[in-house]
Amino acid sequence: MDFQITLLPGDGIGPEVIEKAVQILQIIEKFTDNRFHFSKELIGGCSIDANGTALTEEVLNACRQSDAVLLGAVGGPKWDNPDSNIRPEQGLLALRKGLKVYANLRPVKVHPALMAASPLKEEKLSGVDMLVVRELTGGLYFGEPKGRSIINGQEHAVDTLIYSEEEIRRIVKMSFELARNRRKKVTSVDKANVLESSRLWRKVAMEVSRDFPDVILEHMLVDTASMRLVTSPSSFDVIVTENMFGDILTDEASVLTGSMGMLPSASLGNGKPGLYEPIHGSAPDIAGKGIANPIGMILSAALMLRFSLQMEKEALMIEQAVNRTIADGCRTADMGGSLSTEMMTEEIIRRIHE
Ligand SMILES: NC(=O)C1=CN([C@@H]2O[C@H](COP(=O)(O)OP(=O)(O)OC[C@H]3O[C@@H](n4cnc5c(N)ncnc54)[C@H](O)[C@@H]3O)[C@@H](O)[C@H]2O)C=CC1
Ligand SMILES: CC(C)CC(=O)C(=O)O
Ligand SMILES: [Mg+2]
Repeated sequence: MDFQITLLPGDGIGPEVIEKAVQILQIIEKFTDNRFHFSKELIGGCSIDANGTALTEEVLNACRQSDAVLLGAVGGPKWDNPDSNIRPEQGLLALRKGLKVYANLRPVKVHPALMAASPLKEEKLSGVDMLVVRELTGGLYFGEPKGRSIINGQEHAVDTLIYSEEEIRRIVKMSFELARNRRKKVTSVDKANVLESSRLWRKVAMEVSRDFPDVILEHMLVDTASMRLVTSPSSFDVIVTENMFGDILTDEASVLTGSMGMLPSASLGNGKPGLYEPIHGSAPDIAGKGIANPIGMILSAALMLRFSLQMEKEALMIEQAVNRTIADGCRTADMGGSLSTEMMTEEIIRRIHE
C-alpha cells in the first residue's frame, strides 16, 4: 500500500530527531511491500517566521489528507515574548484540535538496563509499565474565555477549565478499552476536592466503569498521583486524566525511564490521521549540537506504524531494535553516555538489520 505521511519537524531539536525517524522508516519500508511518501510542512516558530502564523490552513489541510502525521517539537526562546499573542505552541494546539485527536497515549516503560542510572531505587522501578491516556483537545489549554484584560487599572489573565460530559466519556471509555488488554486497572486522576470539572470527570468515570466490570477503577487526586509516580510507580496500569494534568505527569513519569528524550506518544481520534510526536519539547539548550536523544521520536514512528498504518510487525521491529540498543549500553548524553543523535540512530539501524 501507499501511505502519505506528513512531516512537521518544527523547531529546535524537532528537525534533528524527525530526520532520524524518517531514516528508520525508510529502512523499514524495504522489508515490506508498502511505500511511504513523505511531505514536509512548517509548524510552530518556523511557520511564524515564514507565514506570520504557527499553523496555516494549507498545512492543516495537508495533514488532514494524509494517513499519518509525524511531528518533532515546536517553540523556543526566539518566540518567547510573554506579550505576544502569536506563539509556536498555538500551532500545535490548533493541529491537535483540527485533527480532532482527543486521546494522547503516552506509554511509560522502564528498560531494565537503565534502572541503575535512575534517581529511583531499582526495586521501585521493576515492573513499571503504565499507559497515560491524556485528554488532548479540551480542558485548560482550550477553554474559553481565555485572555488578558485590564480591570481596575491592573492586568488580569484568565484560562478556563471546561469539559463536557461527552468529552470526558469518550476519553475514559478509551482508557477502559485499553486497560482491558493490559492489567485491567484504570486510575482516573483529577482534583475533585477543589475543581467542579473534576467532580464531573469523576461522575462520568464512574458511569463508564459500569460497562467494564472486569476493569478496576480507582480515583486519585493529582497531587497524590504525582507523589505515587515516584513512590510506587509500578502500581499504575492505565492513567486517564485531563489535558494539563497529563502533560505535567508524563514529564515526571519520563524521569523513571531515564530521560525526557525517551517517551513517544500517539494522538488518536475517531478517524485518520493519527498524530505522532515525542513528549519532549524543542530543547533549545541542546538544539543544533547533534546530541538530542532520537528514541522518543523513533518510538513515535513505531506507534504510527502500529495505530495508523496497521504495521504491527514492523512497529515491533523498531521497538525491539531500540530495546536491544539500550541493552547493549548505547547512550546519548541525556542517558549518561556520549553517543550523538546520528550514532544512536546508526546503532538502532544496525540492530534492525540483525
Ligand atoms: N510538543 C512540543 O512541541 C512541546 C514544545 N515545548 C516547547 O519547547 C520549548 C522548550 O521547553 P522546555 O521546557 O525546555 O522543555 P523540553 O522538553 O524542550 O526540554 C526539557 C529538558 O529536557 C531535555 N530534553 C528534551 N528532549 C530531549 C531529547 N530528545 N534528548 C535529550 N534531552 C532532551 C532538554 O535538553 C531540557 O533540558 C518551549 O518553547 C516549550 O513551549 C515543550 C514541550 C512540548
Ligand atoms: C504546547 C504544549 C501543550 C506541548 C506540551 O507540553 C505537550 O504536549 O506535552
Ligand atoms: Mg508537555
